[in-house]
Amino acid sequence: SVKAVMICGENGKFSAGADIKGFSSPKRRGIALGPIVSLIERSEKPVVAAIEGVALGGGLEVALGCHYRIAHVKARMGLPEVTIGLLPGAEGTQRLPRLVGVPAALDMITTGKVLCLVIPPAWPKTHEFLLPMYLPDVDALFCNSIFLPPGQPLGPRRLSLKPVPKLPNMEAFLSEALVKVKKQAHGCLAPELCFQAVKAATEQPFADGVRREQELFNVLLTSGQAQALQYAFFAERAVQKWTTPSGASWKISDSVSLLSLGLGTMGRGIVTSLVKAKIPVVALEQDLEYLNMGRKAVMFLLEREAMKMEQGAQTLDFHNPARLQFTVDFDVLRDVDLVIEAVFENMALKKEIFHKLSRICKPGAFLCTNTSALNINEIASATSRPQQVIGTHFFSPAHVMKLLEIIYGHHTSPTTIATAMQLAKVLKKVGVVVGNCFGFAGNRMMFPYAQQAVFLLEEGSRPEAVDQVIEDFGFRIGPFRMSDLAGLDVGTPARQRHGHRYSPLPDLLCENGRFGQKTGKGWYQYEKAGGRTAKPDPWLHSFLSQYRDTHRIKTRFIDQEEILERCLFSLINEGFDILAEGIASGPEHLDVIYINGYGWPKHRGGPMFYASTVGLSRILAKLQKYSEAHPDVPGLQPSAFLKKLVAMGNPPLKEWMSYLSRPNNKL
Ligand SMILES: CCCCCCCC/C=C\C=C\CC(=O)SCCNC(=O)CCNC(=O)[C@H](O)C(C)(C)COP(=O)(O)OP(=O)(O)OC[C@H]1O[C@@H](n2cnc3c(N)ncnc32)[C@H](O)[C@@H]1OP(=O)(O)O
Repeated sequence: SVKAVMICGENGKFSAGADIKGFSSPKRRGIALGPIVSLIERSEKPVVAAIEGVALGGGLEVALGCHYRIAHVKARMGLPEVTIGLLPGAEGTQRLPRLVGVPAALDMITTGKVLCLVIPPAWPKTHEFLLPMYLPDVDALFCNSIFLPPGQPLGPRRLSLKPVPKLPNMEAFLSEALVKVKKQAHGCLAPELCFQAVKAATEQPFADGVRREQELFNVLLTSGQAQALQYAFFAERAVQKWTTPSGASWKISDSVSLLSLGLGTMGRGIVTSLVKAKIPVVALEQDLEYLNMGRKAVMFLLEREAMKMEQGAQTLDFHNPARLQFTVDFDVLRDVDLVIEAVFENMALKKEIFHKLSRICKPGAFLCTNTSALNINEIASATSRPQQVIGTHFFSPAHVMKLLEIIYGHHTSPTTIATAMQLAKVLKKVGVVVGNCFGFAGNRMMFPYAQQAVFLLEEGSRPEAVDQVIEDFGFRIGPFRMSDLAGLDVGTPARQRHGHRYSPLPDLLCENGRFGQKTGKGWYQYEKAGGRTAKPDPWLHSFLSQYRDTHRIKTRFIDQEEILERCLFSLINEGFDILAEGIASGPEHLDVIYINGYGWPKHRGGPMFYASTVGLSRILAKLQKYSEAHPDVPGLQPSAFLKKLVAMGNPPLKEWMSYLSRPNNKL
């Protein structure tokens, strides 16, 4: 008597797919979703997927097995398996190309992008996938009347029986697509295997394509990359839940007003991200000329952001003074709830400003400083409310980069920390709370890495060799290309002395007018000042040879292994010190910082996760070897905490913090 079956989700969501935690569970072994999807598709009774909220991964694959799909206008659909190191292994790589064509399917499956419905006015209301409707109206009656005209055979509704739509130039299209996929993957395996699975759909009958999909899925399921990406997925969510022992909280509501002080590069990005998050913001500058320059730049950024968004300009509403206001009048400070200061990295200037803020702002207002290294306690000491002062380290470009490093000082209150965490959340950033020290967590780990990169040049390597090794590892950009991009005159940590080995190379390059991309020359040469295409520079190579001769440094060949280990292991080593000092609450925090702020390849899980996969004993042995060869480089001397963990038998990462004798945070 059943006429039709409808599959829907609960609580406004169709399905987020498989339980990612369950992939490694022994209980899951042998359970496959593909045959169930096939079974649904073979049903003699029509099956309708009623999609609301999200339909992701295995959830969407179930929908693809149904004979009809209807979706709420606000539904979001995607096959994000690639982002957790997998491919859609429930026949999705074979059904989706049959439904939406190869180019669209490849794009969805190899990037994992989640699509919102875009309904072109000209599309017929009953088009596959794109039927806007109000879900509570979906009932048996609706299914019967809309989808099931009497006598309609189900055969044509079964995607597995459809051919993959042909392209006139399929072969050429696929080879171009593969080049693009590989270029964007930066060494991550899943996008390429996703590609191979979709390619199989274009070459083989459905059943053979499914077998190929399974083979490729099994390769990924057991890969270290999938484990790293799944670790990163949960680590990102866990660090954002970090709370102070008191569990304080604070809400940023629509009525809260924020002020951003300083409209340089960072201030412009910060204002843009506040407007994007629809938080009312006042942008304050010290003088009219800077204000006008800043306003122009912010408006340009916002116009660009709005163009990227559907109905962007109307939604952002940035011409509305209630949403965004520019001023040089410090009196506006009296009414704001939270200030983000983003002036130059200069302690005297910051202290002067914080003294002023403390005098003018209302007693409850929170004072945030955007700094990448300066001492939060010292800045707070210029105010009469150090408990409301906190560091908010944005990453450039601030309206794009996902990380917000949140730094508490001696006196910062739990409510202030909770407020900064809430700020990160409304800005759709990943907020990670760390303690106060020079460079905080992220930059402090970067110092030894950058230092090693320069020392390697002194000893015989070249910028392009070092960059290549780091980029092959999966970073988007190596240390020298990065230095040229940022400018050699911008805070290069390798120049600290403290009686230890020090390389003057970056300074010498600056003395030669080589500031990086902006001057068309740095560690590389560029086509022009401001150019972006880095080319190895013979001038630099002969400069390095002369430098080695002058300082009687014997040039030697440095292999890829040494380059990688000295750069990365010194960074990881610093991470262990940071954990031991209670600057970060756990290794996951450092990993999330590195993935979201420093371009660490996500498929390697972050530096501390990577260390756990390499093996702590190996890292220790290598650091011992390199520090014996370079006793004047403190960054290579193994951290006491690393030694302790090795002595304890190399425990798993989630147990590391239990081996610390002191509390793991300073609150
Ligand atoms: C009818 C379907 C049957 C499926 C049967 C499966 C049998 C196995 C066979 C097939 C295998 C299929 C492959 C897959 O499906 S792989 C999974 C693909 N899905 C995803 O990758 C989705 C990942 N999740 C997200 O993108 C987001 O979490 C989202 C669902 C969009 C929700 O975002 P948001 O609202 O911002 O909330 P959070 O991200 O903070 O998530 C809230 C909590 O939910 C946890 N979560 C989310 N998704 C999963 C998941 N797929 N598995 C396990 N846990 C998940 C997340 O960790 C948060 O948890 P907590 O609050 O504890 O931090």
